[in-house]
Amino acid sequence: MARRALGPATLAVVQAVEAAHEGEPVLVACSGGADSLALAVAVTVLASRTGCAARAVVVDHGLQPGSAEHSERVAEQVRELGLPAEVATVTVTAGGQGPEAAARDARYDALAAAFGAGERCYLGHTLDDQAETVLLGLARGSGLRSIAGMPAVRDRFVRPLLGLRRSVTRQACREQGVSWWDDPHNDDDRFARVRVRQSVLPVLEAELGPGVAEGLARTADLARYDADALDALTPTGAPPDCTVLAGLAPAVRHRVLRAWLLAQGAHEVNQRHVLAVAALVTDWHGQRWVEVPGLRVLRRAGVLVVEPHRPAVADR
Ligand SMILES: Nc1ncnc2c1ncn2[C@@H]1O[C@H](COP(=O)(O)OP(=O)(O)OP(=O)(O)O)[C@@H](O)[C@H]1O
Repeated sequence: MARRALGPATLAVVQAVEAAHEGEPVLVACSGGADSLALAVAVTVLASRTGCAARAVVVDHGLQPGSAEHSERVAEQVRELGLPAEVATVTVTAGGQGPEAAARDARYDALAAAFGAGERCYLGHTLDDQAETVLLGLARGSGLRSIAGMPAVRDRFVRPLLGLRRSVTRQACREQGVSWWDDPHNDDDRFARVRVRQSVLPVLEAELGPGVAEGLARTADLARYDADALDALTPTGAPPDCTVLAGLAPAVRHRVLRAWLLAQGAHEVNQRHVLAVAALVTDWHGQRWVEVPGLRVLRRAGVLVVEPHRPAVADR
């Protein structure tokens, strides 16, 4: 497609992509939404300016009728922008997790399987996605790591647009005459994220003034620094001795207990489980046991021990 002159929003997206690029070949993960299409536009500009190799992949989760045709249309749209594009079809198998999480896992597996030599995969998450993630993590009460949101780089995955508002990617698409697809899930208010996007964040911005989303995104960065530091301070393989555990700072004790519970075979450990087990250490008054999925945790002679635990059918 003959490229239009770059308007201010497109330029902002191009600058963000150029700042993230380290000279590597780029694989754009494109859903057909405004964010990843604006990303694809910016990567074509990057490729023409630097000569780096670039291509795109569209993942077909196969969850809706017509998803194959939809994915092929998105791939064709990306080709028209000037990037080679292919569709990767995945089979989503829901395990113990919900369908959204299963689709996300299958998508990241497919993207990782698509990597060519030296490639990094660029994802279109924006500052708005980050702000929503922080609010959801805060409300869940699941600790610093969930407030820490998404890192800009993890392994070979890169999120160049984390510093840009979603309104900028939409404006960039308009500037370039690119029409995007709005995933109906993004308007389905049965999802907490959609309610945060449509109701909570706009109210916060109206009541607290501009800069709320940016503040939430900055909170994610600061929380991530702290969470990384605390993880690094956490001893591994610490004994479940209650005197030793009681001597640790709570933030470190909780991390030790979480890692220990997982090593003992717990199926899932959330902060409520960790706090209940921590009470066996710091608030001991002869409790019988604490149940964590797959385990019972007991305190015996000042030491934590586990027993395998499958709830009776009536308890499930
Ligand atoms: N089906 C898919 N195929 C390829 N990449 C995807 C797909 N779904 C999501 N992604 C990648 O993950 C990012 C975030 O996903 P999310 O579900 O928040 O996006 P979206 O709202 O569907 O689309 P967009 O972020 O492009 O507006 C996307 O920007 C894109 O890079």
